[in-house]
Amino acid sequence: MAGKRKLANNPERKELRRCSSRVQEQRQKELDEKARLARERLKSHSDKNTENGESQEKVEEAVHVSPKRRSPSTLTKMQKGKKKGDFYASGNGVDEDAHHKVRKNLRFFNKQYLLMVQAKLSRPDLKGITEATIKTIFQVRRANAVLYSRKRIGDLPGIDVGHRFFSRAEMVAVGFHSHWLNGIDYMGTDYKNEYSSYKFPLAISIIMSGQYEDDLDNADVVTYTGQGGNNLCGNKRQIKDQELVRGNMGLKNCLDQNVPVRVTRGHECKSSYSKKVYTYDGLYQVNFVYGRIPKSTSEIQGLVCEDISKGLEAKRIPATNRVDDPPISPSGFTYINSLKVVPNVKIPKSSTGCNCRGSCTDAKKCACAKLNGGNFPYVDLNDGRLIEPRDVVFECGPNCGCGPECVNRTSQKQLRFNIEVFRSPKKGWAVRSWDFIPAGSPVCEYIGILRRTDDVDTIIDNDYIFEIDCQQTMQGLDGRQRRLRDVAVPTETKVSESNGEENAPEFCIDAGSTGNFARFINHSCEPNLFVQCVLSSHQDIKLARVVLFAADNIPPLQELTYDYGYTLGSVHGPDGEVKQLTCYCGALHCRKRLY
Ligand SMILES: C[S@@+](CC[C@H](N)C(=O)[O-])C[C@H]1O[C@@H](n2cnc3c(N)ncnc32)[C@H](O)[C@@H]1O
Repeated sequence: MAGKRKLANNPERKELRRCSSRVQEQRQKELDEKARLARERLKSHSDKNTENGESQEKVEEAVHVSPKRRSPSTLTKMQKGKKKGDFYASGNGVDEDAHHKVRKNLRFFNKQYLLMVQAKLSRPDLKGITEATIKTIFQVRRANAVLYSRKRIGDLPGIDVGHRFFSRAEMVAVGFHSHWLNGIDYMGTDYKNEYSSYKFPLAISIIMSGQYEDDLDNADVVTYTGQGGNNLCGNKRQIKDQELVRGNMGLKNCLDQNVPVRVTRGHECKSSYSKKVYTYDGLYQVNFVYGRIPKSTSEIQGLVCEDISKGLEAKRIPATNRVDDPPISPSGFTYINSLKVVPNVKIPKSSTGCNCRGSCTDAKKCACAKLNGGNFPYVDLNDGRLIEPRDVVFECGPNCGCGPECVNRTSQKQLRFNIEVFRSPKKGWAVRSWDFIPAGSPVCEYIGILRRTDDVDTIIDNDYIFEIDCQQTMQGLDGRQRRLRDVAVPTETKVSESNGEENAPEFCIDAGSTGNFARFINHSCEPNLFVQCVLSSHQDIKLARVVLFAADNIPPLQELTYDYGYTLGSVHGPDGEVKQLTCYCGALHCRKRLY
């Protein structure tokens, strides 16, 4: 991995209320109407039962789920032999190892999913994506890679209230909700041994898709229409009676026995990215832990600069400061959005490209795909996602026949996320996104002045120098782990044979006085971005572009970080003494020092 040899604070969560008052009024009217319909339905249902004097059999079940956390005593009383702790994970931020496992599990799923999409589809359409998703779920199950394969009641360790899933498939992969389509997930009698004192089936998780006519989502109370009888292919309206069996019975049993159910809401994320994400709201504690995304600059709190890029990026990049008094804004640098090269660095001539037209799709014919080991490193999904980190990615370049929209130019496209530079209490400036970033998406290239490393050796205090050490990664030098090994680097690619000192990075990117927003991205020992070397116009690995990609699905407002990769003890002061810098990333396995 490339890194800053010389040279996360927890995401800030805020309370939200999402809509403006006018929108809220309108929304409230709709909710009231839904509530009225649900009440009528409940009333007619209970009238019917009273009239007939029979137990509930064929009903359209609308279930009130109260999300208030019940008192421990009630729980203990209700659940003979079960302690209250049995149903709840140890709480936000406590079970960090479990968070780690969840992240690892989702990384595995995402990689399998992207590989599956690539194997199945050259131009993904909805049908193909659905097929790929289902196949990936089977694959993950077959590999016994579902993290919580045994169903459980209540919270799952490592998945906090407010957790955002990018898709339902992710929920299945981690074992949070084991049905890919059904809104209710429940336990059958095969779980009797674990929960012996209960009447089965028992629901464990519901998903509010927001698509059904009687579902009512009032933030602190939700009314959930049971499953079955909907016109699934059409307008989702109720066309048949539902039956009080399986999931519906499971939900009723939970309410009767006071057993918690996980509640997840499907949200359309109203960003330029507009995709559906799923937010786990918890049953007994609905708290909106994700921040409210400002609609205009006037809504941004602590705004100190409307756009640090001064119009150079496709989207404005505001800077905020709610730490200093009086608030300062980022200064002392000039924003640029493409590399500047000093005269004593010579960029090699552009290499010959592929002969494709439009977007490269046929890996057997595309010369650039061949450089990548016979396949494309990206999948044409969500504007291009990198399947996994590689030693080096060969993108299409100036001499290729394909157009600017080609998927194999993913990292060259303009900024696609709404980025904010914000002041953090201990690390100076930091960066986050207002949009959800899917794993494998490019976030930005590290931009600055391309220099010879020898020329910056004399600069003592420059925190913004990034050494291009792709070669070190490829050769596994300095204890670095090699990445994807099955890609033979083509002979045209310049990789020096030598080891050791003489193989130290020859070039670096200096963003001290001029650069893009990447210069504000801080280090974390457990980062959500990774560094990827990319070659697009030539094949000299020592002069590769340095691009930061999302390692995970990154929820809005989580600080963006990568691992600077310093070797401890490698930084010396002017007196020759080893310099140290304390790390404030806040990760469980933090190395405590940057260098
Ligand atoms: C490339 S700059 C990042 C942006 C910087 N925070 C700023 O205000 O411009 C690198 C410097 O940020 C600070 N920094 C980055 N990550 C840090 C961390 N995890 N803990 C402490 N300081 C950090 C250190 O001062 C480091 O030298």
